[in-house]
Amino acid sequence: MADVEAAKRAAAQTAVANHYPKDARWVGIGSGSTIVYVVEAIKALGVDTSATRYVPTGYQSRQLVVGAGLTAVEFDALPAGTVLDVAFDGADEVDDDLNCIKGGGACLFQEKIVAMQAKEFICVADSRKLQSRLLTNWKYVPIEVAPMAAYRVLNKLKELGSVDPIIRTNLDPKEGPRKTDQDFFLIDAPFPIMLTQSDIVAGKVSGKDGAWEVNDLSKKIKEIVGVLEVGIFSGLTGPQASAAGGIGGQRPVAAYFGMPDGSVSVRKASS
Ligand SMILES: O=C(CO)[C@H](O)[C@H](O)COP(=O)(O)O
Repeated sequence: MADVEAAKRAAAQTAVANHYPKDARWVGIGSGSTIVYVVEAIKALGVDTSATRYVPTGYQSRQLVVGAGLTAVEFDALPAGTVLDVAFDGADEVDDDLNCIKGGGACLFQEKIVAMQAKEFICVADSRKLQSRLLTNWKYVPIEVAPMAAYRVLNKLKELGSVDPIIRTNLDPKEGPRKTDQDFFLIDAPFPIMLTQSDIVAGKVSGKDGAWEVNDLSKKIKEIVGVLEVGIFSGLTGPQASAAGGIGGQRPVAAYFGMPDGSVSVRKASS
């Protein structure tokens, strides 16, 4: 465990060194255990942060920012038209194309909206998260749903090919469903096969027999009435989205992984 923590810290330090603008004005801060090392690395830079505002992605994230002596500003308090310089966040799994699964820690909606408001979304993780395809080591897609629609969404997910999706409970199931920062529920939906774009090029059919291409699956789940957001971060990267006239994308431009040997492996989005 100590090695994993050291790996997360090394990845965070490299990511911050490479992507944190010294004159940053707006910075998105994700959720989870790895982001703690990102904030630590920002503080260690020793730059003047008095004019910088940090946009948290939930309760834990806000506590982290404030606890570090940084100034938090809520997403819905950002001045109109604000584009974040950069957003950092962890992930549960990252594939060859930098598509991510997120939401293992019950945060995904605010994480996605903050990532998509940033010029650059940077992912920081340890080597366990580094896979060629999603749903290799991490077994399910977290989905945030309106409580009253949870059973309807469960059934629709089964129709899409999810095997035994469940409503996530608290550690003690007697305490009932796990609530998100929006007071919504989470459904954890396993899917047997997550195809890559190269699988599609090779002729595999997305949407058949429980086999889904990442983007297709994300869109199909999002179409289910009752779903607030899906824990698949895919599609455009920030620079692609802004070139297309938007703000930012939900797929990171780069992902940093702390490796067991102490090195840091970087994957960058090719397109
Ligand atoms: O999406 C998230 C929270 O829902 C986290 O970014 C993800 O679960 C990674 O967490 P950690 O850094 O603790 O491994």
